[in-house]
Amino acid sequence: MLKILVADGMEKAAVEKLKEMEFEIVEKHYEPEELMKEIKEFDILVVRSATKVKKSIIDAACETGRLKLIIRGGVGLDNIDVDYARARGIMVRNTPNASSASVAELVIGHMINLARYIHNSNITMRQGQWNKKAYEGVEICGKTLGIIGFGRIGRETAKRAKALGMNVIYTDIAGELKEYHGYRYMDMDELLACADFVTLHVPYTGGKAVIGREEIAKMKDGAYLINCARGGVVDEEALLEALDADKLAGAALDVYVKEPAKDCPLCNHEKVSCTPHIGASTMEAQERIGEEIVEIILDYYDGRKLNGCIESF
Ligand SMILES: NC(=O)c1ccc[n+]([C@@H]2O[C@H](COP(=O)([O-])OP(=O)(O)OC[C@H]3O[C@@H](n4cnc5c(N)ncnc54)[C@H](O)[C@@H]3O)[C@@H](O)[C@H]2O)c1
Ligand SMILES: O=C(O)CC[C@@H](O)C(=O)O
Repeated sequence: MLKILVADGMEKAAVEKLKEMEFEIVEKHYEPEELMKEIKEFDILVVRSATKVKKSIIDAACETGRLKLIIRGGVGLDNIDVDYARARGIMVRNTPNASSASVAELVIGHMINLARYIHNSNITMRQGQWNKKAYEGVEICGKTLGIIGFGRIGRETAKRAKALGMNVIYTDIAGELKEYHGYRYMDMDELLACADFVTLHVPYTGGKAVIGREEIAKMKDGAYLINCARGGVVDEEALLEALDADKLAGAALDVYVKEPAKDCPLCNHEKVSCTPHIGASTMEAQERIGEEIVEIILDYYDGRKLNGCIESF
């Protein structure tokens, strides 16, 4: 019987379905040291973002050779050493399509929050204040949204922003996408100079942040920056400086270099609308992720070829 470790939680119906099929499921989060010991007994590992599947974990799994499949319930694979796993004969899969709409909706929510001081109003009204005059905002209709990374989530965000009357421009390392004529392609510098709101939808691949000091300097004075992609794609120190210096009017963050982000200066900044990495945390997205995970496991169980393919990277 296949033994599956669900390390960071999974939607209940999906767990039940697998149990009914008589897979042995262990739902437990292990800290790295413990995981190195426990992983040897499992055939499949299912994670979200909390468990880091680095070289040491993969090496430990290879001592028994039982682990054959790692599934990331979600998109970003930055918490898994994918190349190393594959080199050691372990397949890695993710669920790339399940959460695009949820993340895009969160981006729109953050954008309206920033434009209308909703995040500040929530805090100050609970403190008994009535800051009507201070909270004169801006409309997002007619403003320009610059999207960096025009993949699944970037395009879902574009559709929603367009429906709200925004002008949408985008940039992507893959260049101009031929099938997206409704939106204007620009190079990064042009986009930064034109956009009132800039949102990032790129993977984190290590190295230099996509938005650092230099890039912020190229942005419009009083623009807003939104990061619902990964902490490392924005230089947090540079962002804090830009907010303090009034270069940027505000920022929205769902992701952080260090998570969980507690007592971080950015989260405590009055110009920041923040959420605790909840881009994919909707009932619908989690249901779809659960369904995709079950399908991947059944494909594996049926012995169909997975060829280690990663659909987004
Ligand atoms: N907040 C959340 O909960 C949450 C949920 C899902 C995904 N994400 C993050 O969002 C990222 C994007 O997801 P997706 O499904 O849209 O991925 P995707 O692969 O469909 O799209 C990413 C796009 O970014 C482009 N790109 C890569 N590096 C770039 C760069 N430096 N500059 C410009 N373009 C670049 C790629 O060419 C691609 O078109 C994921 O990698 C993940 O880290 C976050
Ligand atoms: O696992 C999560 O909750 C976040 C997932 C998200 O960041 C992703 O990359 O899919």
